[in-house]
Amino acid sequence: VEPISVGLAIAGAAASALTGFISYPRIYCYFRECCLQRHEPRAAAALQQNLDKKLFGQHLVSKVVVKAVRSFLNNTNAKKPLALSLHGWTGTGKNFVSKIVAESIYKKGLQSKYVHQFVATLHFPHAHSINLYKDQLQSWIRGNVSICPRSLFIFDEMDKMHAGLIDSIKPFLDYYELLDGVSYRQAIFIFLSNAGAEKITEVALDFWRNGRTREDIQLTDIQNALSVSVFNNKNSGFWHSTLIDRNLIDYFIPFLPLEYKHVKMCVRVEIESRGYAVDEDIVSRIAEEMTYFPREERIYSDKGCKTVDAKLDYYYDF
Ligand SMILES: Nc1ncnc2c1ncn2[C@@H]1O[C@H](COP(=O)(O)OP(=O)(O)OP(=O)(O)O)[C@@H](O)[C@H]1O
Repeated sequence: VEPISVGLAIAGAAASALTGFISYPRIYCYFRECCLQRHEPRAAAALQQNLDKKLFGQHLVSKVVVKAVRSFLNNTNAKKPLALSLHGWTGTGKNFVSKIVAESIYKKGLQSKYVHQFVATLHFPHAHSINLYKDQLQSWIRGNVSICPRSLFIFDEMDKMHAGLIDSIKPFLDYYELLDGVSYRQAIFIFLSNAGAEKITEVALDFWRNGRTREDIQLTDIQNALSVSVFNNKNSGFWHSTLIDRNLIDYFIPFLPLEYKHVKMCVRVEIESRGYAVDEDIVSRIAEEMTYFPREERIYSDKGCKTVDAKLDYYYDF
C-alpha cells in the first residue's frame, strides 16, 4: 500500500468521523427538541412565508416583524435581546403573529419547552403580590435562559399587568454581556397589548377619510405616537416604564383594525380548515353579522377576526 493512499484513507476516516460528530446533534435534534433547533435562514424564511400567506391586512406587521426577527437571528453578536411590543385592537392578530414567530423558530411552536407564555390575569392576578411576582418572574427567566439562550418569552395582556411589574425584567433586556454568568443576548421578548389601539385607529381613519389607502400608512406615521401613548397610559402595563424610557423596546408594532374584506378572508380560511368548500354566501353572511365602527362609517370590525369560528358553528353541523 502506498503511503499516500494510507494518508488519504486516514484523512477520509478522520473526515467521516468528524462529519459523524457534527451531524450527530442534527440527528439527535431531529428526534428530540433542541435549543437553537432551526438554522437562522430557515427560520426567517419560514416566518416570511407564513406571514405572507396567513396574516391579512397587516402590511406593517409583516414587514417589521420579518425584518426585526431576521436580522436578530442572523446577528451572531447581538448586544441585547430582541424586544417587540405588539399593539392593537382585539382580534387583529397579535397572538396569531406571536404563534407564527414561535413556530418559525421552534417546530413545536407554543408547545416548545423553549417558548414561555405569560398571561397577566392568569399568572399575575393580585396587585398585593407584586413583589412575589417580580422575584418569580426574574428567577423563571434566569432559569430558562440558562438552559436555552434562544428562549422566547411572550407576555400577553400587558395592559392588564400591574404597573411596575414588567420593570423587574429590565436587567435582562439591557445591554449587559453577562449577568451572574448568564447572557440574555439571544433571547426574544414579545409583549402583547390593546394599549394604543385608539391611536392606531385614529391614524387609520385619518388615511381612510383622506382617501388614502391603508397600505400607504408607514411605521413612522404611528410608531412614535404609539410609544408615547403607551408610556403615558396608566393602564398599559408600560406606564412610565423604564423599558420605554431606556429605549429597551426595539419595535412598537401597530396592528391596524380589520375591515369587512379582512373578516371575509378569515371566514374563508376557517371554512377551508374545517374541510368544507367555501360558500361565498355564508362568507358574506358571517362577515355581515360582525359589528363595525365608527358608528357613522362602519369600517372596522370591533372584534377583528375573533368569534369568526364560533359564528361558523351555526352554519355547519358538528
Ligand atoms: N390579521 C389577521 N389575519 C389572519 N387571521 C387573523 C388576523 N387577526 C386575527 N386572525 C384570526 O383571529 C384569531 C384571533 O386573533 P388573535 O388571538 O391573534 O387576536 P389578538 O389581536 O391577539 O386579540 P386580543 O387583543 O383580544 O388578545 C386568530 O387565531 C386568527 O385565526
